[in-house]
Amino acid sequence: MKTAYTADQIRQAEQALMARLPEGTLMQRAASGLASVCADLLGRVYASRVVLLVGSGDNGGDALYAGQRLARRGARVEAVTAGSKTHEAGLRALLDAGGRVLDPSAAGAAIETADLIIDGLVGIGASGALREPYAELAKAVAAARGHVVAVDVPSGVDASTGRVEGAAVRARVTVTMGAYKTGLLVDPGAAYAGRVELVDIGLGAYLPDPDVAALTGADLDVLLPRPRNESDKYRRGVVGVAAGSDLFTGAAVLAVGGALRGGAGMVRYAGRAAPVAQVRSHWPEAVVTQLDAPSIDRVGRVQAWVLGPGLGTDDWAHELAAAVLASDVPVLIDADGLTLVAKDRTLLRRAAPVLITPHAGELSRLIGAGRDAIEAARLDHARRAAAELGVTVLLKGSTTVVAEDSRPVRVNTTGTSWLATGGTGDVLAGLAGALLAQGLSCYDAASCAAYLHGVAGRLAADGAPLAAGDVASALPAAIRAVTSTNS
Ligand SMILES: NC(=O)C1=CN([C@@H]2O[C@H](COP(=O)(O)OP(=O)(O)OC[C@H]3O[C@@H](n4cnc5c(N)ncnc54)[C@H](O)[C@@H]3O)[C@@H](O)[C@H]2O)[C@@H](O)CC1
Ligand SMILES: Nc1ncnc2c1ncn2[C@@H]1O[C@H](COP(=O)(O)OP(=O)(O)O)[C@@H](O)[C@H]1O
Ligand SMILES: [K+]
Repeated sequence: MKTAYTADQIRQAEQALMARLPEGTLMQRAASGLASVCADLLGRVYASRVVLLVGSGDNGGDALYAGQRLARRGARVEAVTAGSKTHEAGLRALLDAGGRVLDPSAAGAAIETADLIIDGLVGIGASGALREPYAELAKAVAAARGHVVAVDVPSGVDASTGRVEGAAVRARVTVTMGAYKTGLLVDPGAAYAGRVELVDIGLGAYLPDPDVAALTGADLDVLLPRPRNESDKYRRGVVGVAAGSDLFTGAAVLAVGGALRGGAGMVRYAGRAAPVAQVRSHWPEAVVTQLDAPSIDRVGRVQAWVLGPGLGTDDWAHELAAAVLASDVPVLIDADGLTLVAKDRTLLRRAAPVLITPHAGELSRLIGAGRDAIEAARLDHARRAAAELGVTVLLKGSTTVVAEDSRPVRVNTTGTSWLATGGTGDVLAGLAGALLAQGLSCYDAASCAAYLHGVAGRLAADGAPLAAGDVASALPAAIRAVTSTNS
């Protein structure tokens, strides 16, 4: 599990650790790790041109001491001091090692042509949008031809949330000190951070419970259910899919496709005539019930339901949603199911668990917040929705996040923007529903599904456009990639 923390959490841990160490120790650890990543990027340090963007705080101090180390190895290091003050000892160290301070008027040209730029403008001490001259420098970095390395967090990215207001440095690599910051894992911040390298400065024992966590392949290997010798199709879990309508037959086909690849013992599909015909012809594996009335009485027992993709929002759909939600098993609500719930909150009054899987637009209807506000602060809104609605929330988008009251938000780091195409959400809903039916909690089912869906998206795209059906087809390969034993 990758864990990440807010700026306040990091600061408190740093203070506790610093109290036990000689002054300056942490900054030297940080600078040493930073210089070593920079040296690797440069390949040959000697005679390379390095520009340091130095703010007034300790983030600038890290950059100066890393500059000192590179200068000692023969790099030509120039510092742009942007703050009202500069870390004194760090600046002296740089100058003693042969580095120099650049006239601000020469900064733009130097940034453009340097082999490497180190962004030490602000780190966890930043507040609000970058002020001048920082903002101008961050913009100038966009023209850089060399490697851009951010110290701790890219300046302009809020370390605690990933929010970007105004100019921000777009880094190729972010070298982060002690622990991941939440803003490095959540878009838009994650997109600015590039590859994130963690430098161990000894903070581990001082860190509190994390703010957010990201599953790794090893976590999936532990969490994903496997069939055992005594398994049969019923014991492996049966998932019900209530999706599709005369207008949207494809959503039913894709949701059933995701469910069939998600490891349940059986998929039961229930719907109207048109989607029934499509599901039958695409998936002979599914057990299909054509519904003459909006009731699930004839469907047979399931351990979890997927409700909503392409279902429509008419009275019939509302009645079917009410019937599914009146069951005593976990229900995943997606797409039209969410529209129905937004109109009629009483549908959510149930004892068994609920997992909702909205994108920002669907969530905006549920909690009355603007779509843009949700995109800009995904964590806050997902947390708020989980608390207000009393459900588990998987908020889709460029960074998918899973929130449940009193748990760290799980952020998914495996996706690809190729997934931004119609129907991939239906596959995700089917997959997550299959994991629920196998007994995973909403929190684990949602985060495992997001992880596998992202990996499958990458495998299916491989640098080119994908269709949603390809994602379902790539799910077995995604599962194989994270599971060590496949008996
Ligand atoms: N505290 C520690 O023990 C360690 C800190 N380290 C480094 O120190 C950093 C934190 O240092 P600081 O607490 O000094 O804070 P920062 O260096 O992140 O920034 C604080 C300075 O930036 C200015 N500032 C804040 N917001 C601004 C904005 N929007 N526009 C322009 N200027 C702004 C403030 O006036 C202040 O002078 C970490 O990110 C990390 O890089 C590392 O050396 C590891 C050890
Ligand atoms: N920019 C992006 N980067 C990564 N994944 C994305 C991006 N945009 C969308 N996705 C993913 O693609 C899927 C789209 O689902 P959804 O919005 O429900 O579409 P649909 O209803 O057409 O299936 C989600 O899993 C979402 O997280
Ligand atoms: K920085």
